[in-house]
Amino acid sequence: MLQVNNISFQYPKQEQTLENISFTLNKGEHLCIMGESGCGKSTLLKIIYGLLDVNNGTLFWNDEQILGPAYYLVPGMDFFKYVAQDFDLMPYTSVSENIAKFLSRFYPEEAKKRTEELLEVIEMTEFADVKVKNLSGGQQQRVAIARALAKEPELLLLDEPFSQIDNFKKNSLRRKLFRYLKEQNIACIVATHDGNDSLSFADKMMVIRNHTVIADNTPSNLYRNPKEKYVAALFDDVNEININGKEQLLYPHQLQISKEGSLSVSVVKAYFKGSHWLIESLYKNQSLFFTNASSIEEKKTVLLKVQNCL
Ligand SMILES: Nc1ncnc2c1ncn2[C@@H]1O[C@H](COP(=O)(O)OP(=O)(O)OP(=O)(O)O)[C@@H](O)[C@H]1O
Repeated sequence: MLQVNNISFQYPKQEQTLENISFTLNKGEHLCIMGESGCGKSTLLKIIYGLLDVNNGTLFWNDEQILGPAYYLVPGMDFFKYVAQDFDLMPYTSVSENIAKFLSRFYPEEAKKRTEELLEVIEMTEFADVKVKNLSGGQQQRVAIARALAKEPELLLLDEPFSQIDNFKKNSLRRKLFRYLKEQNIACIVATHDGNDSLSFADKMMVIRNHTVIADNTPSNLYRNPKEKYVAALFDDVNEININGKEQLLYPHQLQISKEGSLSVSVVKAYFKGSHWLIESLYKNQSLFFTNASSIEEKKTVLLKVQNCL
């Protein structure tokens, strides 16, 4: 189990980056860390991996304390793997060799089988013999993930793991990778901007703002009951409107056209989203977004009703 106890961290000559962060993570559990750019997600991953020394607090993996470069000549915990935003691959060797580098040379048959299994997880079997320098950014990102998995870490730390991967591949890769981690009981912490990384796959989610954790729950609870706009906005567009004197956070699909609606809005623009249209409208000089099955002409006035359909 990972235990993070009240840690604080500050880069030299910078303002506080992280303050009083505490959480636990069990074996095989999957946590998403979310928050705006610069809030400290990558810094937290680096601290957990042992690349930075905290100013206060302690971290443990089971009974072993996680310590940084002030204590270890070669920082980084052996039983963790960390995939940073720069992938640090060997450009002039093949995809297979990059993955197999961390596997034992004494058992070549096993290493070959394991490399093939991981190539399958990242959907790169046909690129096995291609030199890494000839791969796209997204392909290199996938190789970096496979390489981190080669030696079956107990905890995998992923920093924006799908940032360079196109939507077409992203969804199937997410499903394969997170299923594999669950099957192997490998704990995982993902730093991400993308609500889709957490909603369908994470057991827990932690939101960082202004150096500290402002929300910590399951992704579905945070989605259904966001305490502030910052949290809801990690998942989708969100409207903040005053209805009957009460401020409410509503996702666009919670507002629907209805003759009995009490919110009279004027349509500004319709955006095609494939399965539906996202309609931008004006309500008392405030932008309101709602969804509709079809497009609506600009300047048309319609009535909206709040649907409790989360
Ligand atoms: N090596 C460093 N030296 C000094 N300040 C740093 C260093 N690395 C990061 N910072 C600062 O610490 C803060 C947190 O950075 P960090 O990279 O952890 O954020 P992040 O949430 O991961 O951002 P992003 O989502 O853009 O990757 C930022 O203000 C950043 O400028």
